[in-house]
Amino acid sequence: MQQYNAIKVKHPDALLLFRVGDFYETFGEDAIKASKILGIILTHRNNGGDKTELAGFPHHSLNTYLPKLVRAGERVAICDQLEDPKMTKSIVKRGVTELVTPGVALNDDILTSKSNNFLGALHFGPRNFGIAFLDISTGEFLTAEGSMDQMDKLLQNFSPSELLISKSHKTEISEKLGPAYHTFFLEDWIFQEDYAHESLTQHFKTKNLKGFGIDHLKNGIIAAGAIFHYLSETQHTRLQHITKIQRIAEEDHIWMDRFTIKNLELYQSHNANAITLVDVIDKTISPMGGRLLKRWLALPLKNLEGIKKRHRVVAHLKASQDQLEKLQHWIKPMGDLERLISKLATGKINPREVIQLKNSLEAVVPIKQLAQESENEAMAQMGTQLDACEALRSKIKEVLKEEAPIQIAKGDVIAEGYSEELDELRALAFSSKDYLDKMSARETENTGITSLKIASNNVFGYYIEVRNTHKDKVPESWIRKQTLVNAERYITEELKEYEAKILGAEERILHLEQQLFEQLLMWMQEYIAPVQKNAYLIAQLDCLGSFAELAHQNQYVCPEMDDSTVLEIKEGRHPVIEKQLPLGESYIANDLTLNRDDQQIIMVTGPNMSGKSAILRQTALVVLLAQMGSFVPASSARIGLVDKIFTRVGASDNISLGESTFMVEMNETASILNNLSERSLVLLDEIGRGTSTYDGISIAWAISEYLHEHPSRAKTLFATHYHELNEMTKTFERIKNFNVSVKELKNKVLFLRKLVPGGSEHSFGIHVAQMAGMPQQVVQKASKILKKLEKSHSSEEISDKLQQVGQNEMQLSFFNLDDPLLEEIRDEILHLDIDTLTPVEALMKLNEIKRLLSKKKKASS
Ligand SMILES: Nc1ncnc2c1ncn2[C@@H]1O[C@H](COP(=O)(O)OP(=O)(O)OP(=O)(O)O)[C@@H](O)[C@H]1O
Repeated sequence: MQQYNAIKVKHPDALLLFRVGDFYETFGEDAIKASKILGIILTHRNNGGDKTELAGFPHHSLNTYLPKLVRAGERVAICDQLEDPKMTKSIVKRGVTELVTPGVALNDDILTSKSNNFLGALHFGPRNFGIAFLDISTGEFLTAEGSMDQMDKLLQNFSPSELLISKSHKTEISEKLGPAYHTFFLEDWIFQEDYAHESLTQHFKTKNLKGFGIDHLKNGIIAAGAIFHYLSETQHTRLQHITKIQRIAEEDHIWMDRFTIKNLELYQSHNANAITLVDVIDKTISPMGGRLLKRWLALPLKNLEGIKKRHRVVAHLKASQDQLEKLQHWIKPMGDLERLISKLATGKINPREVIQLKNSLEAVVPIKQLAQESENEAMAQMGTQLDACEALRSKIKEVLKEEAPIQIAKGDVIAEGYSEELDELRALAFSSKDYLDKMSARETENTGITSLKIASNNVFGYYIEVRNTHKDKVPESWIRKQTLVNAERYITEELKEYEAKILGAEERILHLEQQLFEQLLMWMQEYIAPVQKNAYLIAQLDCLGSFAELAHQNQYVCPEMDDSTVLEIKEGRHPVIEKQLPLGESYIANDLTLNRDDQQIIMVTGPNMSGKSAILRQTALVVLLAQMGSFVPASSARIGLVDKIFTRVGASDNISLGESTFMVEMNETASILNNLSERSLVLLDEIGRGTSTYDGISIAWAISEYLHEHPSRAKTLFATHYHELNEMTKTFERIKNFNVSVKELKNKVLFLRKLVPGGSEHSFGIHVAQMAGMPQQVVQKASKILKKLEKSHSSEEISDKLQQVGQNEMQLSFFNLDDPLLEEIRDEILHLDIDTLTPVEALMKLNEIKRLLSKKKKASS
């Protein structure tokens, strides 16, 4: 326990797995946690009078239990026995050999093949923030700098499994980010430029970081440095596969903030079982392709040529199905090239995986040929860049046996003919059967013992076994070793000598195989960079093939891209909803046009459940798919490059952050209005519904007016239940009304789901309540109240008022102006001539207004 305590003190934040003989044990608090997470039994033991909790599992089950602990967010320190217990008389030396944390994992059981596992670090700079992400299992290392909003968005995109932050920002970060990430706090001194710069240049063996284009990102470098520090703290020092650090060039990609990523349900949905966009569009067949597709979705392009280049490859592959099939045929069995090569770098690769790496590289040969011969220029270029790593493959073939086992200790790893010494030793070991057969025949003849058997076991080594019936025939020179019920076992001088020779050979074989395997791994290190490049090229081909497959299966078309600001979608569909409709129902496609000239803002009205949100989202998804390089679910689409997509959904629940839902809604909308650009696409879904009707209408109206008047003239879709907003089109020329049509039958509403010009009259909310099984009593009462309300407050009245305000542009709380006193005050102020007013006169005026107000107050009380 003394030894345990001394080690535990060094790793207070980690759950310590302490190797004791054949078990990994946990003690105290760790044991309580481990037993809960792993469902293993918690016991106690008396430790010098103190009761200590204890829970453990057999060492060979580490691969089963470790992932469970890490997935539960634990950092796990593995403490092993560092010497053979047989060789020491005192207590066995022990030490932590690896610290596995959620963000630093290489174990296949912890990782998900089609997702990256990023470790993130966030640095709070004096003016802005720096961020870095590393996936140690693939070697990808990225950094960026910017505002908290940008950091927030990147965190949402890369969703790191663990986030490093300096201790002094502990409270700040939980306020800013909420409980969404596993955070780990490092000492403040680690976040320093000099230290970071030195760690990075030392690792990359460069003088500075200019070559990576990140030299000017001081805060980003500090964050990256913190990641390197953490790696050494967690005993991860073999990092040759981290060959570069890349800047996340945000200006090259569509800007989507985290609300948009969430609202569009790109990779996550608020409902864990719901299908997301990535579930529908991901047809990749390799792990690295799957990971790249997610990256492309997070960072859609803004560069016209880049987008068109991807579209051209997709069109080519879609048109030549046989090429696509061949490509898929070769990529499929490839395995995870990127993670295999990382395992080589970190020293975790096993013989079977080296063979797998070789086989994967063999598949590069036909892919290279196919791509090179392609008529598509981009594909041909990728083909030229692919490196079939001829020398590497033939070396592996020469050194390893094709059926090499996973564990080197099992032997039979190195191929015959590679090492003369090994071949000789093997000959000796394998000839043993022959030799023993001969010896057995000879002894039978000499002694006349017919049931004589020569064999070996782990405890007694080689022996001759004689059944009791022949016991009296045993020569005197034989030495008895073991007595069984029906037989005796003996050893002879000759057998003893033979045993020494054989055992020596077997030990030597094992040692030699290990040595040769390690030499091979050393030799292979040079190929890390070329294999990584191959992995990236294959991932790209896989993604583009996936787009072609998607387009083929779902009738997607190639969008026409240009640098106009027009958006014209014909018969557009929602890629996810169309896949989820009940059998027999088909998705109703819709046309939609937005531009900056005459149709900048569309007010989409329509009853509940009619499909307003679907239209909004499908528009964003079509743009997003197009700009990530995919074809789109429509019959045709013309898309002028979009640089920002904003979506806001009214009164979305955000209770977990402890903010009022309406406050969140307003916050989110404010950030849109402050970041508009000419190429922005804005989708507002029932903004304003989180407050009283009058407040809501007023806010929705003011927001729409702002968008209309803003010089950016950002294209906007506004779904709303406030029919009053339909009046806006009279005053604002670029606002147009559309509604999602329904057909009213006797007692039923039929959803036609067609977007047609014009406003709509009713919401049919009560109808939806009825569909939902609300008691008849409630439905009838609601209908009565609705009729009354409609009589007393016609929506025209409200919109008339709104328009007046639009012209007057004086105050916001115009509804209170029904009060004659307030009207009087307003007129007084309007008639003031401030240019000629003296300060004393102004004060007197103010006093007069005050007097009027207090008179009113008295009267009302
Ligand atoms: N074009 C369409 N074709 C077929 N089904 C559709 C279509 N659009 C929407 N739907 C179906 O109707 C459901 C409701 O659509 P949606 O959420 O867009 O309605 P909404 O008008 O925004 O409703 P609410 O006003 O109540 O929020 C969707 O979940 C989908 O199943």
